[in-house]
Amino acid sequence: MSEEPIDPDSILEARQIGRQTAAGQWLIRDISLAVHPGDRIAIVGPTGSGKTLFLRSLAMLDDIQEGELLFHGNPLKDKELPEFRSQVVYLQQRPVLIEGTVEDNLKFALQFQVNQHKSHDIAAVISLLSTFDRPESFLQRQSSALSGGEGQIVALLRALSLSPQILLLDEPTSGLDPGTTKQFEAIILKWLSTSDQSPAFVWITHDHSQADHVARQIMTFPEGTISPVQESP
Ligand SMILES: Nc1ncnc2c1ncn2[C@@H]1O[C@H](COP(=O)(O)OP(=O)(O)OP(=O)(O)O)[C@@H](O)[C@H]1O
Repeated sequence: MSEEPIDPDSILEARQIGRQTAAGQWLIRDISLAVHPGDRIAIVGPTGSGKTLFLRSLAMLDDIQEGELLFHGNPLKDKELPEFRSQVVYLQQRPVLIEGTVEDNLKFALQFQVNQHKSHDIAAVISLLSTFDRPESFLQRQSSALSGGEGQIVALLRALSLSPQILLLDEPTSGLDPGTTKQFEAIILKWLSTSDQSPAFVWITHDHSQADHVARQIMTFPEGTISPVQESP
């Protein structure tokens, strides 16, 4: 276990995380990150350097073989997992939408008990649609009729409808054209500036200019070193 003091201000703290194969080979090791309210962290690094493995560990989607994860300073108990999942939301590269309309998708997660107190936030999410240049009638479009880019944006809005404290993004714009990529970035930046709970994101990207544009800190793999983004003059 790490001898570093626990960061009392972090929402989520990964301490010396290690992941290995079934044969015992280390894929990532000794990677640490503390995510605080308002943090904007980009993860960059070569293909195969372990970025996704680490992000999935942060999301508690996979077991870790070394290290620990703390949520508000404490290890997570099994019974706290539903609350964790509503506060720390992972958006995968190609998310799956449910059958039905865009609005059905936006409301989908809110039906679960752990999220029921969040229902009022749907209005805020719908207002983000304007950033996407779509009229309100877009809410009635069938998910099966959406383009790949539209589907990705709906998946983002669905994630935001949970008002997460932390959004974990795994190369969310890798399949999008430049225009839709800009809209995706604008939605996230607007969400950060309009939310009253100081949310944070951790965003894997291969695009260094995107990292500089959206983030304030850059984590570079495979070492997992963290540096501030230089403010442009
Ligand atoms: N379950 C697993 N068993 C064995 N090896 C794995 C497993 N999962 C991932 N790997 C390997 O671990 C390495 C890191 O994978 P990871 O997907 O985290 O890379 P990445 O940095 O996200 O790459 P990319 O930028 O291409 O998405 C890769 O070599 C991958 O093949």
